[in-house]
Amino acid sequence: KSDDKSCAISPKAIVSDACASYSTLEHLNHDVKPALDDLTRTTDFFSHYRLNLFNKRCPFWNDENGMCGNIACAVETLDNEEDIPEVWRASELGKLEGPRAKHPGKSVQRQEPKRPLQGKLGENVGESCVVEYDDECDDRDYCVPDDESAASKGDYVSLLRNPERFTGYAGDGAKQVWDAVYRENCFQKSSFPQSASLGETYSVPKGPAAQDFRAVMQAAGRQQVLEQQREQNPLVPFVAKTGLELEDECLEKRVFYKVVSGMHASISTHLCWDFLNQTTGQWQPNLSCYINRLHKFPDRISNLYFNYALLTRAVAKLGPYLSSHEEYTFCTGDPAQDADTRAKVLAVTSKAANSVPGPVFDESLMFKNGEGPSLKEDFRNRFRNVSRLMDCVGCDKCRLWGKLQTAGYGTALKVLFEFANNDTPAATTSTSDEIPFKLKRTELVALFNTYARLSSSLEAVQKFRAMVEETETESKESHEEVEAAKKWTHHIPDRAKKPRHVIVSTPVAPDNDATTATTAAVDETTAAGVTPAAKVEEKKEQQQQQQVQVQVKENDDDDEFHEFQEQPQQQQPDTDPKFAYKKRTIKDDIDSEFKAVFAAFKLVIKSYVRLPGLFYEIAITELKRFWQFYIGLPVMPRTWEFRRPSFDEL
Ligand SMILES: Cc1cc2nc3c(=O)[nH]c(=O)nc-3n(C[C@H](O)[C@H](O)[C@H](O)COP(=O)(O)OP(=O)(O)OC[C@H]3O[C@@H](n4cnc5c(N)ncnc54)[C@H](O)[C@@H]3O)c2cc1C
Repeated sequence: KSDDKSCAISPKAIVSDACASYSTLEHLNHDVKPALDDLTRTTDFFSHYRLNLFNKRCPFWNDENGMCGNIACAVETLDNEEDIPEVWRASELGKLEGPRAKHPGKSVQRQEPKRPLQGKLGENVGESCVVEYDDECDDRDYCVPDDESAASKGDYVSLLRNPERFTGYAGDGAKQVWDAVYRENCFQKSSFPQSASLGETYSVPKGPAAQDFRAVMQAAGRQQVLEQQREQNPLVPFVAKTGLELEDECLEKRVFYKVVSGMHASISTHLCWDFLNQTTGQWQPNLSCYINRLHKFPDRISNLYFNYALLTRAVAKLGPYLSSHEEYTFCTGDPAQDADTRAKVLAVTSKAANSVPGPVFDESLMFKNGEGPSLKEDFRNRFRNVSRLMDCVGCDKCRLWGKLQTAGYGTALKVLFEFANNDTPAATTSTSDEIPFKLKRTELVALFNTYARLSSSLEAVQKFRAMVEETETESKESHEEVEAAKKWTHHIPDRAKKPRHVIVSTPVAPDNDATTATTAAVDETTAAGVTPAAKVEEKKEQQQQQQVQVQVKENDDDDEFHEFQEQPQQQQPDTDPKFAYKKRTIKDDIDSEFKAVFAAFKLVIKSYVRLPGLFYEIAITELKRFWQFYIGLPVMPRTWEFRRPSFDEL
């Protein structure tokens, strides 16, 4: 369980394993985002993606139960999908929208070289920017080529028409995929010989579960220590460690985990930000979704920022390669679009490279030990498995973005770890051999769109954080108001504690003059041992009490209760300064006592009569609140509370 303090992100803290602070990355994002949005939203090249979405089977298990049509994965927010309009059901929300075009076969390519897709994506789409013929891949790839096993080369889809957002895909199907993704993080210990020499003994072999449990406990311990340190010094970075780290963790393993957890965090951010309220049919941010999936887990947010740093570095590194006409052509059949796309790409790469001084991620620290190549291979194979797992996602739209993003991270890792770390086009050769540096169109589209996803996640997280702060301030204020109201409600006016029968030493003549009345009042309070100043304070308090009581929306019974409390005092001439001259008789006492008993009797009877209605109202309110909580809406505050009357006042 994380408390409020663990939710705080210290802007100056360095994002773990990156080389920049949260605020630096936010600043950078502020600079890059407009150019990135422009690139991914206004160019045909970057707004269409080719992938094999429908002809691949999940290679790891029978995924029939994970499909969106299945009730277990479709329904997260409602017991019965029949209760919501068809267009808002998970099965519908997960479907792809907009035009689709099949990859053209060889004969169509020959017959229609200028319009290989024959206008299927829309008349205005520059097909020479979208179609890609070269789809071979090499063993430096971190993700599987999309036509690895299938005969079909896939479909072209519009990313703009299929935004990543809430689809309702959840349940066992989704959980199984995420579990399998995180299981890929169990690297062989032999992959990390340098880690093994850190002093860890392996005489007792431990199963993965035991290791994970130990890791979680240790991470929790470290987290606690850092939290304590942060209380003294807010600049101590908040923990970006994960629950699955082993004691002998190494940078590479941490990076692997961060990449998948950061991708998961980004998906969660988008589905919470672009959330469908299935009661009203409105798309809107869902704050409690964000709080429960991200805000309570700063490590997930940290991993999101880490991914942003990693992709920024990869995109910045690509600038020289993409600026060169010899190296890369975006739209083969359309020089004007080609130039426009290149200009927009370079706007992004140059901002990513120059918006902040120094690199935000240092890839040169990775895969440097003696076992480098085998470690890298293990890393690459595991990442390929993550990318294969995306075929097990049982919702088309989620699968589209899952595949695109794993391909995007795969491309980033390839750019960072497979190509020379030298920012000149001439250096665009592989580090390990002399194979020329070449990126496929799908890789580039995936990379820049994944970067754009992270960019909008960062922005959404900032907005969500501001919303959390606002609600925290509001709830703090309303808590203070309620506390104040309670204080005033339970505060018994001194008048009730004071003797009822004020002994007035000198009878004062009846006079309606205010001054005389005030004098009498002063006399009364003095006689009761209360100073005039205290009396004024008391009056003020009573006024404030009345105001606060109005604010906390007291119900009729309360009013009656106060009426009951105040009646005898108002009507007792001996406590009213105007009647202070009058001597009380036994009859006065009997009258006032009788009135008090009668008022109490009336209150009790009325309360009994109102009881069923009151229970009904409370039940309705609670049902409403539960419903709001269940479907993920902000829960309205309670309008009722238990309050014991102050019997002293009776
Ligand atoms: C590849 C993929 C893409 C998806 N795309 C979409 C989409 O576009 N729209 C949509 O509405 N739904 C999408 N989903 C479903 C969505 O991610 C959730 O699985 C679903 O909303 C159910 O959420 P949950 O609260 O059960 O937890 P999940 O998000 O399913 O998480 C499962 C478990 O993983 C752990 N976990 C959660 N987040 C992190 C993290 N960042 N780092 C480490 N551990 C974490 C937690 O222990 C959690 O209980 C997608 C699922 C997958 C597998």
